Parts: sequence; C-alpha cells; structure tokens
Amino acid sequence: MIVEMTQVWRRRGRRQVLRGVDLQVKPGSVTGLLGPNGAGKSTTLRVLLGLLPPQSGSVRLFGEPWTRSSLARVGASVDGPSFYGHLSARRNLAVHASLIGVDGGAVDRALTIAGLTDVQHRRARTFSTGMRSRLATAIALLGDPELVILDEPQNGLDPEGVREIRELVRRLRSSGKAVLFSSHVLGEVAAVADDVTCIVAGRTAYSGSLSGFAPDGDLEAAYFAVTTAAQG
Ligand SMILES: Nc1ncnc2c1ncn2[C@@H]1O[C@H](COP(=O)(O)OP(=O)(O)OP(=O)(O)O)[C@@H](O)[C@H]1O
Repeated sequence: MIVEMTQVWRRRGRRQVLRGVDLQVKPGSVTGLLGPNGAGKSTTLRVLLGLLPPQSGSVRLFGEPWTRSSLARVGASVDGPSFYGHLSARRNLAVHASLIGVDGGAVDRALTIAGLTDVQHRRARTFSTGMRSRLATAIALLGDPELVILDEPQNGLDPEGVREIRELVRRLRSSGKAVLFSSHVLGEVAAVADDVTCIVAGRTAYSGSLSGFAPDGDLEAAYFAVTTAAQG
C-alpha cells in the first residue's frame, strides 16, 4: 500500500474532528476522498502530510510507518495555488526545482504532464483558475513523486478546467503515480477514481472500490445512502 491510515483521531481546537479515519491508497491507483463539508477530508490530508500529527491511530506511507523523509516521495497541492505572479510558469517551476534540488529536465516533465508547455512563458498572474490549479500540480510533480495529493482540485473551475484536471489525473495514473484527491464533484470522482473513501463526521463510512461503493454506477445515490446511514 502507498497509504494506510488506520483509526486516526485528531482534534482541531476543541473539536474532535477525526474520530476513526481509515484510508488506503494502492500503487498506481486513483482514490477519491468524499464527504460533506467539515467531515474532515482536509484534516485527513494534513495528517498524511505531517502538518498535523495524529493523536492516535497509525499512518503508514509506502509500506512503512510515517516519517518526514518519506514525504520526499509525495507531491501535494493542499493550500491552493501558491506561486510568483510576475514570473512565468517555467520560471516558477525553475525556482521550486532549485529549492528542492532537481534539474531542468524535471521542469520540462512537470510542464508536459500538467499540460502547460504551450503557456510556459506566460506570467502566472495572467493564468485562469484552471491553469493556476495545473501550475500548482506541476509544482507538486517536480520531485517525481510516487503519490500525488490534491485537495479539491476541481474547486472553482469551469467545465473546461474540470476536464483538464480529469485528463491530468488520468495522465498521472498512466505514468504510474498514485493519486489521492478530495472532491465534492461526484461526477468527476466517478470518472477517474478506482477507489473511494467517504468520511462522515470524522469517521470513515466507506473505503474500497468505486464499483463496491456504487455497484449500479449511481455515485450520487450511493453517496447519500452512505452519508445518511453514517449520520444515522
Ligand atoms: N484551523 C482550524 N482550527 C479549528 N478548527 C478547524 C480548523 N480547520 C478546520 N477546522 C474544523 O475542522 C472540521 C473539519 O474541517 P476539514 O477542513 O478537515 O473538513 P473538510 O471535509 O475538508 O471540509 P470541506 O469539504 O468544507 O473542505 C470543521 O468543523 C472545521 O471547522
């Protein structure tokens, strides 16, 4: 397993936000993280990235107990796009590449996989929301990570942007990477995910294959059935 979280608990302020999160990500697969607003999806991703230590439970990455050094094999975009608006996409990537010590070849590979080669010389501040989202993902890809984590990548995108993210996620999978992304866009989860984890009120209500979650292909009906039952 690339990710194996078992019975993770975590408070934020006085609230017990996570109260039993189980999450698995298999090699080379795409996992969609679902759940209502405030269910704990972002908190779960933050625990995985070591931004918030778990109070209890176990977090394993790449088959071993979590360590900070294992994050070298993870690329993440969890806090929205962050880059220098006055620099081109290419220069932004070059700055990040030198920070993490990878060569110019990594910049070209990240531009290609994020679908930004044609606009690489444009200043980032002129980018649409969709292009910004792909630039953030390109930055996450620089270190050639085995696991890519995206927090609500479709957020605020128009239909074309949503389609570009779908194609990007598929390219990531075809290049052998595992992808974990949170989303409220059920149609996109249905279109790209192999597996689904659904968190409701801080607990995992379902974790397994997409086809097991929605055997008849109706992800919306399955989502409401699982979230209603878990809120019980
Ligand atoms: N910095 C913080 N301090 C205190 N509480 C927080 C903080 N961040 C989030 N929370 C609370 O933790 C709970 C879970 O938030 P989280 O962002 O993990 O949920 P989410 O499933 O990602 O939600 P959404 O779908 O709205 O993004 C919410 O009740 C939220 O108010």
